[in-house]
Parts: sequence; C-alpha cells; structure tokens
Amino acid sequence: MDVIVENLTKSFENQKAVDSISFQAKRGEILGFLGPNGAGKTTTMKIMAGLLTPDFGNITFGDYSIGKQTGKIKNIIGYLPERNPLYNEMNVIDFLFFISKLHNIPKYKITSRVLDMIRLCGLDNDKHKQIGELSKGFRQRVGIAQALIHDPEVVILDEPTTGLDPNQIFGIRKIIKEIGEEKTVILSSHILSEIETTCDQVMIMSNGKIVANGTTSELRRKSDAEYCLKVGIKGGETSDIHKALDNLPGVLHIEIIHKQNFELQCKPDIEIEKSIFSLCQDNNWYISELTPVQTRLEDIFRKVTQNG
Ligand SMILES: Nc1ncnc2c1ncn2[C@@H]1O[C@H](COP(=O)(O)OP(=O)(O)OP(=O)(O)O)[C@@H](O)[C@H]1O
Repeated sequence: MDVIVENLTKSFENQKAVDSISFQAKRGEILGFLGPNGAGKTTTMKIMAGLLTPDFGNITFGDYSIGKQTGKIKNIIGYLPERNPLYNEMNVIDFLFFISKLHNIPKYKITSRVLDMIRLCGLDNDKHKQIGELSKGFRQRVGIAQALIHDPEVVILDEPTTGLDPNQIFGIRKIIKEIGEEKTVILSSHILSEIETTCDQVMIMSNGKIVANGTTSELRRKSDAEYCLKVGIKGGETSDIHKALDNLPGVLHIEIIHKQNFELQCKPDIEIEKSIFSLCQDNNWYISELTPVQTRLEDIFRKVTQNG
C-alpha cells in the first residue's frame, strides 16, 4: 500500500515541528528518515500512526485518508514508538497474545499469528522469558513483533536500532529487510550506515522541513558539486607535496590522510588528474594512489542540515 503525505504541518505552541512536508512511501520499499535531533521525525511518524493530529495537510494510505477513516487506518499501521513501551512483568508470549486481543484478531488466528511473529523476530528461545529480563536488542524484537502482530500493510519504526550492539543491529536489520519486501516500511535512525544499507529511499529532515529526498545514489549525484579524490605522492617532502597540491587550480580543500596520502576536494570538470600528473613529472615525484572518492551519506547529511 502506498502512502502519500501532502503539506503536513504541526506546531507546538509557536514552534513548527513539521513544516509543510510532502513525500511518498511505496509498497515493497523501505523509506528512511534521517535528521538531527529535533528535526521533526518523531512528530511526523506520530501523525502517521494516528497519535497526533496535524494542524494542516493530508495523508492517504491507499484509498483511506487520515482524519476521515482514522479507525480503519489504525488497523493498516504497525508502529514501534521511539521508547518502545512494553510490560516488563509479562512474558513475551503472553504479551503478544494480549496485543493480539487488543487488535481484535479473530481467536482462531491468534496462536498462529503469535508463533509466526516469534519466528520472524527470532524470539523462539526467549518466548517464555519476562520482558524485563530481556536484553535491549531482544526488547526491540518484541517491539517489532507487537507492531506486526495484526499484519499491517504499513510499518512505522521510530529508531528501531538505537542503543543496540552491532550484532543486534544486524539481527534487526535482517527482520526489517524481510518486512520491507512486501510491506511499506518507514523507519528513522541516527545511524547513517544503517539507513544506507537498509533503505531504498532516504528523506533528510531539518527544522521540520525536508531538505533532501531520494535514493542514496540520487542524493550523491545532486550533492556532487565537488569532486573528491584520494592522492598518494611519493619521492618528495610531504610539506612540498602538500603545498604544491594546494596550489593547483581548482583545488578547494586538501587534507593529509597519512604521511604522503591526501584527500582533495576540487571543482568538478577541471581534469585534476592531468594537473597532478604534470606536477609529479615536473618535480620528479611519482603517484602511488589516485582514486575518486564517493560522497559519503554523512557528508551529504552535514551539508543539507548544517543550518539545523
Ligand atoms: N509534545 C510536544 N510538545 C512540545 N514540543 C514538542 C512536542 N513534541 C515534539 N516537540 C518539539 O518538536 C520538535 C521536533 O521534535 P521531534 O521529536 O519530532 O524531532 P526528532 O527529529 O524526532 O528528534 P530526535 O531525533 O531527537 O528524536 C522538537 O523541537 C521538539 O522539542
């Protein structure tokens, strides 16, 4: 089911937490929300989950529109809130049965649904443990299982991997990828590599607005106003090589990475490789490395949110 968000706006007192944003999330795709603290990600997700009312704007889930068919939409959505509130004194399986009843899942379906979620979220060995005894990663798994128990078409996960160790992140990422194959998944994260490896589309928010939107390669293309490359030059003094590279026309910024290895940011289309080659010839130096560097999502993030 596709989700279309149009001109969504929400203020708290005088502050616009979400400022007229529009975007689309498609079925079978994972959309990742990125943004600095206070950018408006959680507020957007809460509105989508029906927990907050927008001041203005519309969201449609397939044929249903928020505000008009709110009850219906709640059944379509599975939501994992940022702080993942769970009942610590309940055990995992009882908790999932309890949530199933809250969703009015027909009695005859409940057991198979709960067991399916336990399998999907890798909770088989822990299903009889008290939730309060679980590690953070396994609590997140329970949170995801409860969000999916009623088989929603749209799944909203607010920072599902925050505070987890790399192995736990890997486990949760695997579950999200599996869900994302057939559902519409929207997730937020502060971990840029997480968004890059998990999501099909990335949306960067800052101060309540969308400042970048697209696939990671589209974002790279749009932000590639500068050309970046790694250069290694040997046969001379590091300070001489550094100075000479810095003086080349079109070089905007130079950083020493290690001994005689540098990272150069240049204006695009200036054939910098040719100039570096001539420089080495003139000075009797030689090139040990000349590799273009792909713009990192981190650099794009910093660039588009630097005023945030
Ligand atoms: N209930 C509220 N009352 C007043 N202000 C709020 C409320 N909820 C959010 N805000 C404000 O709205 C802005 C956006 O907050 P939001 O939680 O949506 O950001 P976020 O991008 O999710 O941040 P984080 O990454 O830190 O979780 C913040 O300045 C926040 O203080």
